[in-house]
Amino acid sequence: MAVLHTKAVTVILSVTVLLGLLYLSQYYRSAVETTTFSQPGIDLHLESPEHLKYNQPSIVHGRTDVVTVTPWLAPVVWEGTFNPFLLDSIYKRKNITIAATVFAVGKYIMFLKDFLQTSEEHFFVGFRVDFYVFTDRPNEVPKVNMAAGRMLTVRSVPSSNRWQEISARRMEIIQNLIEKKLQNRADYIFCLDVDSKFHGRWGAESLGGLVAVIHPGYYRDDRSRFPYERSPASNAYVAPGEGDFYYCGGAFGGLVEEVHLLAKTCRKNFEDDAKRGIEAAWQEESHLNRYMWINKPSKVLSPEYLWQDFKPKNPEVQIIRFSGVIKNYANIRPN
Ligand SMILES: CC(=O)N[C@H]1[C@@H](OP(=O)(O)OP(=O)(O)OC[C@H]2O[C@@H](n3ccc(=O)[nH]c3=O)[C@H](O)[C@@H]2O)O[C@H](CO)[C@H](O)[C@@H]1O
Ligand SMILES: [Mn+2]
Repeated sequence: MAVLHTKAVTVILSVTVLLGLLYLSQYYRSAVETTTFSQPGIDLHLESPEHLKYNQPSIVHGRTDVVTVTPWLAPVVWEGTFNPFLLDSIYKRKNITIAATVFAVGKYIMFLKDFLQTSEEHFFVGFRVDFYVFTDRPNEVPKVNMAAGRMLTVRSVPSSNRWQEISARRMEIIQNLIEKKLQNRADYIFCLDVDSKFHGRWGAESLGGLVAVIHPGYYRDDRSRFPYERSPASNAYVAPGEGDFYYCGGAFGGLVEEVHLLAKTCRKNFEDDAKRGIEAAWQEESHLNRYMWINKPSKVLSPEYLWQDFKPKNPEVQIIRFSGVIKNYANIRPN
């Protein structure tokens, strides 16, 4: 009887200890997960300096030629919908750091100088900005004078003989950058194509949880014409009659935490496809579009934020802020 009793006590004790350990490990894991990203809630509280003078806002006058809110009530950022001075005044107080990634692999290194130089003039001027340049030609990274508070880090990445691979691998590298370097070092991140230049302000109005840019090539089209991945076998599949907008692979961003989840998910889906011999129509852009359809962006940037130089300006586009340069694909791509 006493032996049985001792055994029962031992079993109960062991189970309790085990459950305790399990609880502690879960607690520790969630504690690690929730403390890895800096300034939680940074995006929610918008504190303005007292006595700031600016134009009175209106809810009856404003732009009528474009839609400025999505059906899930995310703002669509167009010129004339925001006050840059007010936004800067609010966001300057937050002491935020914005990271930006740009890839310049192989001959694409030739675009880096203009990209960086124009970013000094237009991209988050007056804010702390950390650029991360990924290249296989670190010696050819141009010297660009950067304002105080802005820095550039160069990281080596392998080349590839397929441009599709270079473009798509960005998700994996962005995921790793966030995990190994950016947690607690940056609040927001933008991931940008290098074959582009800034021509106008790109600032605090673009900040948000998950930020997508509407592709300039399709925004007036019916969604049946969007170049989504149309094969149900791919993880990037979007069925006809589904999807919201067609977003750019060449510019996206948001809170570091949100972009981490996006990059991790797109990378996994891309790699799962690859294992089955599938490559989505527009590589990581297709996976990004699928992701953004399910995980709605909390801020949507109009095509002002990624135009294409070869495209004539449409009347609703009052300013071009960032635009892809005209390039000769045969000359610069490895395949
Ligand atoms: C404006 C826009 O949304 N562009 C997207 C579009 O075509 P794009 O024609 O704009 O793609 P792209 O040739 O510019 O390649 C995307 C980016 O990958 C990098 N790169 C590419 C090739 C190379 O040899 N070296 C190199 O560094 C570079 O940063 C470049 O900007 O579709 C691609 C899908 O694959 C990407 O989603 C692009 O972001
Ligand atoms: Mn591009």
